[in-house]
Order: sequence, then structure tokens, then C-alpha cells
Amino acid sequence: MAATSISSATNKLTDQSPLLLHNTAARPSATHLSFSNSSVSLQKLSISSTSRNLKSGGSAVAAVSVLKTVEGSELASKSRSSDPVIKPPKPTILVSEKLGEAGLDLLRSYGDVECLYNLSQEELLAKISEFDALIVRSGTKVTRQVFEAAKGKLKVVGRAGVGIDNVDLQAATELGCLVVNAPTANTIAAAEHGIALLASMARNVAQADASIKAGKWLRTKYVGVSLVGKTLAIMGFGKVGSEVARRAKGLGMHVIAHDPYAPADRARALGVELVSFDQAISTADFVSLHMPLTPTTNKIFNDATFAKMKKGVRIINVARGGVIDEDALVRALDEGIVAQAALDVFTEEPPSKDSKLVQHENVTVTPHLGASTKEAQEGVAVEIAEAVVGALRGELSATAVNAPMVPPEVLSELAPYVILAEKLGRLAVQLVAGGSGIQSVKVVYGSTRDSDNLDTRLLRAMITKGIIEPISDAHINLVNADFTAKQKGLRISEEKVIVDSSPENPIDSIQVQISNVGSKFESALLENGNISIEGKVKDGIPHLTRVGSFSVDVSLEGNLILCRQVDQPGMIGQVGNILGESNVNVSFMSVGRTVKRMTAIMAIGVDEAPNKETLKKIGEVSAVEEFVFLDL
Ligand SMILES: NC(=O)c1ccc[n+]([C@@H]2O[C@H](COP(=O)([O-])OP(=O)(O)OC[C@H]3O[C@@H](n4cnc5c(N)ncnc54)[C@H](O)[C@@H]3O)[C@@H](O)[C@H]2O)c1
Ligand SMILES: O=C(O)[C@H](O)COP(=O)(O)O
Repeated sequence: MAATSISSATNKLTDQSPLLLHNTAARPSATHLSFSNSSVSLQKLSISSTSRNLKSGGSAVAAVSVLKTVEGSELASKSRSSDPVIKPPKPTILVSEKLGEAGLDLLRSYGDVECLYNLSQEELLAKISEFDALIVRSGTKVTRQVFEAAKGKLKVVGRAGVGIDNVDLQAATELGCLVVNAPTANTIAAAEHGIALLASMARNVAQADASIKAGKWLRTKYVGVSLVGKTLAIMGFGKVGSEVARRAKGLGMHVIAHDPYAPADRARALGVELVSFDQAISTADFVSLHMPLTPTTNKIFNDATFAKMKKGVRIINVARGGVIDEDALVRALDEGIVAQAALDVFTEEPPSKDSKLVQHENVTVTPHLGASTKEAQEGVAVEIAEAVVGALRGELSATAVNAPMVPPEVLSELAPYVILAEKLGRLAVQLVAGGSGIQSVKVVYGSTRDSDNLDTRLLRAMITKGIIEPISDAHINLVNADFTAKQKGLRISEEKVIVDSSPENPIDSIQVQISNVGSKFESALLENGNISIEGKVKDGIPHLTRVGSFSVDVSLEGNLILCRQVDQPGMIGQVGNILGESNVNVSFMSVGRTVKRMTAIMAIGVDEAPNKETLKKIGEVSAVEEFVFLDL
């Protein structure tokens, strides 16, 4: 099929706020005349027969960006419109804990930054709805209440560090708030602190220091133990654990590790043996904890596990206090199972003054200093500032904790299909007959690429958005799309079909099918009973190219009337006249049929929504068998 199209397109973004799939552009409208002369399925549409009804619509097409803002100027530079771009207000960023200056400078260059350290939970709840972004360390509890109090304003929470156990990720995801962290910049600092605690504990440095300052000279009491030749068990062989292992090897220790998810080759490369949990804790002289605090690791070190340890074991914890049952540790220390412990982290921070654990003479403590070196704090601040600014710009961060990470190259490649995906979802759901509960949606991507080379998560999220938003008050973005779909009992399956098309375009077509529902427009049903529509991107503009088994070709902009009629001369004119008389501007028209002089489908793009009377008149045209008005 060869189609000639005349289109005028300009881009106008109206919002600088986080985009994360929030479609912020004005409703598109376009003048786009589409002719077809060689398709079997598309009826030839002559301009002269329709031109009296094709008044020029508004010329601006507001392109939707889910990725960039005006500030990025990428879209602004493509604009052919002379419309002034309204400068949106700067994003607001709350920093609730001490952050390095370099990071603050970066944040200030992009948004309005307020540093309010030591806020109480009540104060945070009262203020949070003023901010687009919140940056925290481990001291701020970002609870469900905080997300709810944000009333949809909060777009991103940045955790300036690794551990995100102080952020309610489930609530963030449900409420569509992105959470990003800074996972790499404090690794070495934490590992060095672990080694510092290991060595100082073994040689009683803290206790000896305190005793001298108290006027004592206790050379016999503080005889230590050597590290060389001893077995160190690393529990959690991730970034910090690996760096501790590397350093401990340098001290001549025998290092083993337990981590159910760690790749064996990384351990092998460091000369570390990966072993089971029980083997690790029962053979080690020193046990160093480096796993995250999760429901699985919560109090994973308890009476039962201490009982399996070698008598006289020494424990270091620079991970999270919650992985240890602190009362059980006190008992193990009192019983001599654990000879010493060195702790940087606690279940409750700060721990109470009279904590038996903190006061225990065989325990060395530091106030959560693992990440606290000048270098690490500057690094973390920049890492989190970049991630938060990126998220506020609508880019997806590589350190997103609760959203799929879509690499930038995939994002830019899929950008044109993002609008198509949402429009198809929006259109498909409007074809469902009232009272039908949608449960199952199938998306078929026609692509030149095989499944491994086509990342469709972004498109699936947009189709979900298009389907769910018109029928609920949910606000869908990439963060909460899958969650919300699941919650609403919507199953979305995807299929990729290899097609012979230009290899430069990752996607040739997207088809959305909804099964087991009735349709307001029977012609949209396939033989298998599924509602089916298909679209393509043409010259950067999303087009509807198939309804049920009928081919059409209209750009997916403004509103659409789908009409099935007897395939006979004069139909376009009749319907066009009714619209023209009601001052409804036709922007597109396309007619598709399966068999000549039988039944045809007319897809008419209209700038204005026709009133009830006009729609009634269309329904009264004797050859019109069914029609539906769709709001795109
Ligand atoms: N004290 C501090 O200031 C400080 C600084 C940095 C990191 N941390 C904490 O250290 C921990 C590790 O940080 P990281 O950057 O190495 O994270 P990481 O994600 O790189 O490593 C964590 C490792 O723990 C493993 N793990 C998960 N569940 C486990 C289980 N049940 N048993 C054993 N291993 C398990 C994971 O597979 C992963 O390899 C985190 O809790 C982090 O919050 C503390
Ligand atoms: O998880 C982390 O990154 C560390 O625990 C550091 O926490 P902090 O930012 O509160 O020092």
C-alpha cells in the first residue's frame, strides 16, 4: 500500500515536570490528508470528493515526549511552531539529610533545593506535598504515610547511599513514585570501615584507648588475636563484601563467602570459596555481614545461628543492624559463643544509651560511619544528584530501584512508538462494550528483531496506561504499570512476530487484542472474538492501520469516528456533509474494506467532538450499519 500524506507537525511541551511516562503534551490535532491508491484493502479516496468537508484543522501537533523536557531543547529545536514556550516552574527538591556540596550544587543548577535536616516525621508529612523530589540517607523513614501525604506531587525519592530499607518501596511503586539510589560511591568506604573494625576489634583498640584515657595501662588485659591464617566468612558477597574479601586476602586471611545470588566466577577470581550458610558460620573465626536488610535476612543471625558458630567467633556488622537479633547477640556474648562483636549499625539508630549490646565490654561500636569518608560522601552526593535530576527530566535512571531499567539507547529508539502504544491502548478499551470486564490483553509486536533484541517494557507500560487510565482514576507510569495491571486483574501477554521491514525501525506494527469481551463496534472483532486494532508509526506520527480485519490508515490524533457501512458510492460525502453541517472539522478520512461492494469501514478523524444530534444523524444514514465515536 502506498499512502501519500501531508502533515504538519510541531512540538510543544508544556511541562518541565518529571515525565516518567506522564503524557504532558497538549492534545494533538493535525491537518493530515491521507490518500491510498495501490492497496487492495484500502479504497481509493479522491481529494476532490472529500475536500469540501476537509477544512483545515489546527496546524499544531503537540508531540508527546516521555523522555525529554523543553530544557533538553531536543524537541524545542525540532519545533516548527512560533508558539512561545511557557517556562514551567523549577522542580522542588527537599534534602532531608546532610549531602555533599558537589551534589547540592548540581541539584541547585536544576531545581529549587531546600535542605531541612532533622525534620521530625510529622514535619516531613506536613511538608512533603510541596516537593517533586526527596533526597534522604539512612536516617529518614520514607513510609507509606509520606508517599500518601505527597498527594501525587512527589516524583522521585533519591537514597544517597545503598540501603533502601528505610524507604517503603511497595508504597512508592503503588503510588507511582520512582526510587533511585547511589549504589557504588560508598562501597570502598564501607569495605575499609569493615576492615578497620575487624582489625581494631582483634586488637582491642577501642577498649585499650578508652582505658588509657581513664588513666589505666592494661597490657595484659588487651592481648589480641592475629588475623593471618584465620578464616573469615563474608555473608553477602556483593560490592562491599567483595572489597572486604579482597582486603582480607591481603592480610593473609582465608576467605570464604556465602551469597545465594553471587556468581561463582567473581568469587573464584578473588580466590574466595562460596559455601553454604551453615558451612560459613560453623567454620569461620570471623564473620563479616554484608547482605541487605530484607524480610528474608531480618534477624537471620539469632539464637539458633549463634549456636552453630565456632566458640569464640568474632562478628563484624557494617551492613544493617536488623540482620542480627540483638538480644540473641548479647546472650551469645555472655555465653562466650561470640568472643567479640564490632558493630557500625543497629536495629534502632541511634541505639538507646543503656543498650546492653552497646555497653557490652566485648563490643566495639561506631555510629553508622561506614559510608562516612569525605570521598564517599562527595561521590554519593553527585551520584544521587545525577540520578534525581535525570529522573526529574524524565530520563530513567540506571539506579532505579523500583522500575525496570531501560537503557538510554532503548529509550530513544522506542520514543516514537510510545505514543502509538498509549493511543492503541486508549482506543482498544473504548471499543469494549459496557459491562465487559477486561482481563486479558494480548500485544503483538511486528518487528524485524528477534525477542532478545526488542525491549518492550516501556511500550507495555504505555499500553497499560492507555487501557487503564480511561476507565479508572489510577495514574499509570513505568513504575506502577505492571503492579496496577496485576491489581486490577489485567493480564497482559506479549508476542513478537518477525516481519520483513526496514531494520532501522525496531517496530513495524503494534497490535492490541482484548479477549473475552463484547465490543461496541462489532467490526473490530476478529474471527476469534477478540477486539483487535493495529497501528504503525508513519513519519513520526502514530497511525491506526487496522480495525478488526479491516485495513484503514488514519493518524491517531484528536477524535475518531469508526463507521461500518455498505460499500457503495457517496458514503464519504453523506457522512462528511453531516459533520460539515455541524461545523465538525474532518482532519483525516480513510476507508477500508475486505470485499468490493460489500462492507467497508470508514475511519474519520475529527477535530471537534460531534454533538449527540450529529452522531444520531450519522446513525440514521441508511447504509451505516454501526459506528462508534472514540476520544483519543
Ligand atoms: N555501614 C554503612 O554505612 C554501609 C555503607 C554501604 C553499604 N552498607 C550496607 O551494606 C550492605 C551491602 O551493600 P552492597 O553495596 O555490597 O550491596 P550489594 O547489593 O552489592 O550486595 C549485597 C549482597 O548481599 C547478597 N544477599 C542478599 N540476600 C542474601 C542472603 N540471604 N544471604 C547472603 N547474601 C545475601 C546479595 O546477593 C548481594 O550480592 C547493604 O545492607 C548496605 O545497606 C552499609
Ligand atoms: O546503605 C548505605 O549506603 C549506608 O548505610 C550509608 O548510610 P548513610 O547514608 O546514612 O551514611
